[in-house]
Amino acid sequence: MDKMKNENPEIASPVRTRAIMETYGLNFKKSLGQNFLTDINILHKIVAAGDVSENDDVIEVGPGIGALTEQIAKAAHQVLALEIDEQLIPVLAETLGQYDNVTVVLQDILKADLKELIRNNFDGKHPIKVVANLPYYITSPIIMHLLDTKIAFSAIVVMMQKEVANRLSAQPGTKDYGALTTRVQYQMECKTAFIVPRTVFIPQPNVDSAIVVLTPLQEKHLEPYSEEQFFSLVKGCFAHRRKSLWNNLQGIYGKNPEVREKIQQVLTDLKISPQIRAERLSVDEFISLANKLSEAKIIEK
Ligand SMILES: C[S@@+](CC[C@H](N)C(=O)[O-])C[C@H]1O[C@@H](n2cnc3c(N)ncnc32)[C@H](O)[C@@H]1O
Repeated sequence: MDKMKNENPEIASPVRTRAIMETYGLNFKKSLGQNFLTDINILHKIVAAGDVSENDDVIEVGPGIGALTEQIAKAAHQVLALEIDEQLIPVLAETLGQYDNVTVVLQDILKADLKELIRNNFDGKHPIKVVANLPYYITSPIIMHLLDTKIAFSAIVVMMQKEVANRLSAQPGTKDYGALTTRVQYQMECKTAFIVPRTVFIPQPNVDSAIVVLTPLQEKHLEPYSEEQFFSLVKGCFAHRRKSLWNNLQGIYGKNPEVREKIQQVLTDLKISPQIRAERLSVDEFISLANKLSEAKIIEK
């Protein structure tokens, strides 16, 4: 039975969002980050920010009741939407029933084998993009999960809390630049496209949001000998943000005089002052530092 026949065909509006939830007897689940977008103009802007066209296959994380999915479906070739909340599956079957290019799967994104899902749902002939209004409580883990797959996404267009967006797109030497920035910018170019006010969501969150667009690197970075060691060096160097690089390095590698001397030599060779803070180092400088520390056998190759 079509419970929502004769309604506004666009899912996104405050009235329709409430009506859909009421019809199905559902509450917005705070624990799953369910803040649904209700502004059609913002949805159009998200799809435009991703330059989504009929040439693209798109993965959406967390379709909710399908407001963003609908706009992606109108623009893209195929859409695969992963939703963790099983109560939303019958809702999506109805709200998106008219779009034959959409597949919804009940799936926790953090446990998803994306390569397998892509093989089973896409034809392999179209570039793949990720477009999503992310659940705030797991924004960073989701981005890490996407990057860890090493799938060559042609764009990742994601909405997140404005403060996290600032960290992702920060430049070296700024207060927002940190381990997360370095980790993400190591793999992708990162730009904040636009800010989204909290007023366009139901229920309204306590923070404003921003759309971040990640695209493949224009220029490749240096290659770390070991990604794991590079990431853990970065993490260690930002462990105490207000301390100098030198102090943080001692925190990681200890105060053994021989080791200290070797680290000092590595920093001199790289023309990096030990007194600066880690936030001044570019991604390539961190990679050089990790590689030199490895050559000096401070970290294992
Ligand atoms: C911020 S809402 C976005 C809903 C919809 N896309 C919109 O823009 O209105 C986040 C969605 O992600 C879903 N979600 C939360 N955790 C998830 C996970 N681990 N895997 C997949 N979906 C998840 C929530 O149930 C919710 O539908």
